[in-house]
Amino acid sequence: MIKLQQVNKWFKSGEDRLHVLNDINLQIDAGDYLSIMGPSGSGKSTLLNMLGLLDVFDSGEYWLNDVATHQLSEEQRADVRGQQIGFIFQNFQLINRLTAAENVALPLMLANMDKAERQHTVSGVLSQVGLADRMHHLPGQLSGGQLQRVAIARAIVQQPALILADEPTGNLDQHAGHDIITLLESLNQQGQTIVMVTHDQDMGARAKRHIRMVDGVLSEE
Ligand SMILES: Nc1ncnc2c1ncn2[C@@H]1O[C@H](COP(=O)(O)OP(=O)(O)OP(=O)(O)O)[C@@H](O)[C@H]1O
Repeated sequence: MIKLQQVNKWFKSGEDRLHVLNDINLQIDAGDYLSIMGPSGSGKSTLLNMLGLLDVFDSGEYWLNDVATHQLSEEQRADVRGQQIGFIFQNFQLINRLTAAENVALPLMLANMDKAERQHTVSGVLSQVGLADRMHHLPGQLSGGQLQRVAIARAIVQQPALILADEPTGNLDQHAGHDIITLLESLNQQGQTIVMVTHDQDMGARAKRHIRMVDGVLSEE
């Protein structure tokens, strides 16, 4: 499903160049569940942003479902991103003046789904994440764990091939964090492919594959 071949990326840091992704080779199959762990500044978020086609690299190849994404234009990358990738962030990134249902509906509106189908889809996915009774609440009326469930519902509403999660439990207490990981596990059991960056050893250990990044170099445990 995903193949990274000899991917390199450098950032400019004053006069120096920082080798932030160093000859990365990685294959991810459909249905995999990977955690990426490693010290601060080792390149984990850069790798995730690259997998999410939010950022580009300087050399190498990135194949996503047989598409050579390294050969795509910015606009084509945005299309692939919208169709195939769902993102979950530490700080949820919901729109505060929209209800839970409206937040989840946004990607479907952008994809021009008609209203009746949209409402049906949104209520189905919010039920799936355990929020059937919170659909019309605003983010300010929800707990951290509930906010992350809304964000997960938004990420999966278009049934993306790949979910990328950057510290999805970073802003949650331990109980809410465990609930979110349990939800991600159940999505994975239903076939969803997930790549998650985390600092939390316990959460990371629950993934099926364990990737470690140190100074831009990837290894698998
Ligand atoms: N846009 C940028 N320009 C220059 N340097 C950058 C840029 N983005 C990140 N870096 C540097 O690249 C390195 C890797 O950053 P990255 O955010 O990928 O690390 P990380 O492993 O996710 O860290 P953390 O665990 O603290 O989030 C860091 O040294 C960072 O300072």
